[in-house]
Amino acid sequence: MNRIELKNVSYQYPLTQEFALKDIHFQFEPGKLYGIIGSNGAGKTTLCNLVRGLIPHFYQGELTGEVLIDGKDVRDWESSELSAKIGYIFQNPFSQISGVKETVFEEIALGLENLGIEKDEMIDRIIEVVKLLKLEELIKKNPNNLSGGQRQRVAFASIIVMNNDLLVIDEPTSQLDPQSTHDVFEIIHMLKQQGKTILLVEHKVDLIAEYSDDVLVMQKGQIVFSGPTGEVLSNKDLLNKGASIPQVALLGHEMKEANKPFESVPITKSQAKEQIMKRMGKAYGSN
Ligand SMILES: Nc1ncnc2c1ncn2[C@@H]1O[C@H](COP(=O)(O)OP(=O)(O)OP(=O)(O)O)[C@@H](O)[C@H]1O
Repeated sequence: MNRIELKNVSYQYPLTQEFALKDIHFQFEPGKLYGIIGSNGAGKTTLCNLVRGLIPHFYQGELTGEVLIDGKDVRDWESSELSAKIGYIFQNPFSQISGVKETVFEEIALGLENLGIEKDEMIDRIIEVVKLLKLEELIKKNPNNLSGGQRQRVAFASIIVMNNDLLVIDEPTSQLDPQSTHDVFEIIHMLKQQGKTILLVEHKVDLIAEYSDDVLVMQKGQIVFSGPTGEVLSNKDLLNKGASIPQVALLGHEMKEANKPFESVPITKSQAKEQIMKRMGKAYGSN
């Protein structure tokens, strides 16, 4: 099911005065991709830690309110159950790799081995994921010798092979070049097509505009905006909340101020292109 409900949730890390999360009320629906944005220190990773159960199972501190995962309070789940249920991809592909396996194949097998999956099934699942992520050329390589982009693809493979329905992905491209970033987003898109529920923290707002269903904007531990991606990312007020909006949305607002508005403020290049083509079509008398 993978429904996550946060009711009046506040949290303070141990020995801190400030709330890392404050009065959070939100419901994550199954099968959707949620983009989570906001300035540094806004509470995005803390929200991920909460949904993954690291708060309160690993981090102590003061947690109030209710965190319900599939209707059951996070405090009542065993942390091992949660880590088997929820896949997590780190910001840093270098810390995601175990460092103890000598080939990419063994690295991808690690989680399945820990679950005691039978060898034949394990091999079938690994082959499937290797094909899916086009990792054939890397399979015999040592994971410690891969580039950042290759490591991040292997990290995704290690998670995808576990077949979790809920994935928490925290800034997966912050250390990657543009091509590797594109590859990672194609993988995320594919996971969304498979019906996974995905929470994705990402500073690159153009990519969030392209791929997310809904967006949450965080500031000082609170969710200050949330809703469908088009609605949230076309809102200029985000700029006053330490978040950014896509360049093309800024252009949309500038056009409005110049009395040459788009039909609606675009948030992606393709939306802007469509509207410009339509307008040019009218200007030149075609459809
Ligand atoms: N382990 C910790 N112990 C104490 N305070 C922490 C801890 N981790 C985070 N914080 C504090 O909690 C607040 C929220 O931090 P968090 O890492 O969730 O923000 P973020 O939005 O993910 O930031 P960034 O974009 O920089 O990753 C910050 O004030 C931060 O200093």
